[in-house]
Amino acid sequence: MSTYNDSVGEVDIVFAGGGTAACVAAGRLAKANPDLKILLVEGGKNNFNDPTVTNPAVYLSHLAPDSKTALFYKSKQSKHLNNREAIVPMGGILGGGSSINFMMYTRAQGADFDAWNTPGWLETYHPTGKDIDQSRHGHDGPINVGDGGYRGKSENQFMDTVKSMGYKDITDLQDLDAIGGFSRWHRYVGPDGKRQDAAHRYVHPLLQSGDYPNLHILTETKVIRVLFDESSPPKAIGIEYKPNADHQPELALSKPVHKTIKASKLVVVSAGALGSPQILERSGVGNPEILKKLDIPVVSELPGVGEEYQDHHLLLYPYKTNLDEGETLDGILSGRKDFAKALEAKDPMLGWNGIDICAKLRPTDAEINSLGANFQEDWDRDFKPFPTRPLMLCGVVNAFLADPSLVEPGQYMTMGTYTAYPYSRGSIHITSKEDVINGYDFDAGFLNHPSDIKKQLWAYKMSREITRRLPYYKGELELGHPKFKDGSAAAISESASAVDINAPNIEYSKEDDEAIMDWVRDNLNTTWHSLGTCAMREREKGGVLDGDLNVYGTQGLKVADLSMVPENVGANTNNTALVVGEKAATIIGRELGIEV
Ligand SMILES: Cc1cc2nc3c(=O)[nH]c(=O)nc-3n(C[C@H](O)[C@H](O)[C@H](O)COP(=O)(O)OP(=O)(O)OC[C@H]3O[C@@H](n4cnc5c(N)ncnc54)[C@H](O)[C@@H]3O)c2cc1C
Repeated sequence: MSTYNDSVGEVDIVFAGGGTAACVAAGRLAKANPDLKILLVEGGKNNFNDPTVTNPAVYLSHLAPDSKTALFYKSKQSKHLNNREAIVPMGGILGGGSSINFMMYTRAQGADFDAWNTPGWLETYHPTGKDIDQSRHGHDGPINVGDGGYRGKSENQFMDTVKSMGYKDITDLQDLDAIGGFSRWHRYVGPDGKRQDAAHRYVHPLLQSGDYPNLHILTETKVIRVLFDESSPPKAIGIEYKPNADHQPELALSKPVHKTIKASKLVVVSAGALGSPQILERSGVGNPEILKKLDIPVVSELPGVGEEYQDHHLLLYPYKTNLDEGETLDGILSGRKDFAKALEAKDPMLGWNGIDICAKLRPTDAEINSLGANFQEDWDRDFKPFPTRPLMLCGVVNAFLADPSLVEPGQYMTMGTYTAYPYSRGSIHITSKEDVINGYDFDAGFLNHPSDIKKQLWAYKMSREITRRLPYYKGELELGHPKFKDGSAAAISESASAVDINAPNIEYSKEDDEAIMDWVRDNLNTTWHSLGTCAMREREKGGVLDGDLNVYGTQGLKVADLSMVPENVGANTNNTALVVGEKAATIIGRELGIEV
């Protein structure tokens, strides 16, 4: 039994949202105790054996404008983005972000978990050792991290170049401490070249085996709210839900039916950092001012719900290369290489995401100084005392990452630079108590702190210096770079070849810096790393959750996803979501007397 229907009746635990963290926690708990009846309710479709999910090379298809596997959260216009409205996509399918993401394996720094400052969330993450130390990584969990059997050869040339420039060649950048250099990037791809999403690794094996009739999924269904009883404090007793109109329009058109499911032990809200605060608010948990406007009775007064939204801020700079066709993903992304035929031929390239190099970087003292007194003050307070905190992360993608019709057929690369710990903050709040698709007001907050744009200024110059030294560099794509004034020494070279390793760096005038920052405002976007909107923190400091992920002022209600993150992590976030799922399973297991 897997798909929930009315005959299943009451369950023990219901997860509202079936993304990365939820699949981990639900799978772990269902396996640990087959008597525990668990239901995952997911807004999107089932991802089981979907070739666009399982084959890494076509990950970008999920971000197409008509995609039904991503949720596109629209932020309001912002002067910090030259009046643009940022769009923040998140997973909208079973497995959540882990089903559609770029599969890059990056761990938070050990110091990031220290900064959470919550007993029980620190000690697990402090292994010791040096170089590739086995004790720094788990080896027997369900998620494989590897190469999937395909890497581009250009990574060797890239690493040789950065080493010649003085950067560290770091064998294991994900050892919780490493920083200050580049590394060969591993991914959530198994030895068979298949994606390691949380649903395929934690949930489907149980459902397919037939041995776990206690685990149920209900997909294409939106959780509207959590239901409470009259206890004091109010106890969560289940959820109210309806068909997702984006997936089940015929039902929705014939007046959507609201239904309820009872949960006797626990409700876990796990709809992601932009979904969970909305469910809480529709349930009466949040800022009373917001709830009263919508006639929602207040269950627990928690003004922190939906606040402190954070992401990492990403810029993507495209370059021309003289790499051959097997060295970039452009063939597949442009359709020149037919996906169906490649699938039939079991082309090993389908197990590749085109991203072989990553970095965690800090500027030199002189570079920090050049970014101005205010930036220096922020650096001295928040980075200088924490030597393992990167200022920026960097990913090198062997492909042109936007609409392929914008460029000549060819082989491209893209330098991605993203902020590790942005100062900017945003928020998301509901504007309707029933509209589960568009009933929200979202401010991503991108660049609303002045130091965040300075980080991008440094990152552009740094990444450009590296790229123009790569042996396979063939010039810059003007459409993806700042618009420098005619005659500027920093002008874009559409057609060029690599400069000498020791060539002088490009000199930028004040006007050039302005052109870069204007470009950043015009183009900066999400890194798809939303978090922080229901933070695990003291209640009087705006916290929503205690250290066991309980929602303050309620009983039987937890949040388990990246909404809980109290301080950002200097890493791509899927790994932290897996950690949150594992930790949630341990906490719930302990409370129910189950060994997980
Ligand atoms: C395009 C993209 C690329 C990324 N690339 C990487 C990468 O390469 N490496 C990396 O480490 N991280 C990456 N990430 C980030 C990572 O995948 C996420 O941080 C992670 O998935 C977050 O996990 P979560 O459990 O907090 O929420 P999610 O995985 O987002 O899960 C939330 C789930 O809740 C569902 N939901 C929402 N509202 C409701 C509702 N009302 N009712 C029912 N269900 C609901 C959603 O459909 C979704 O499935 C990427 C993310 C995206 C979107």
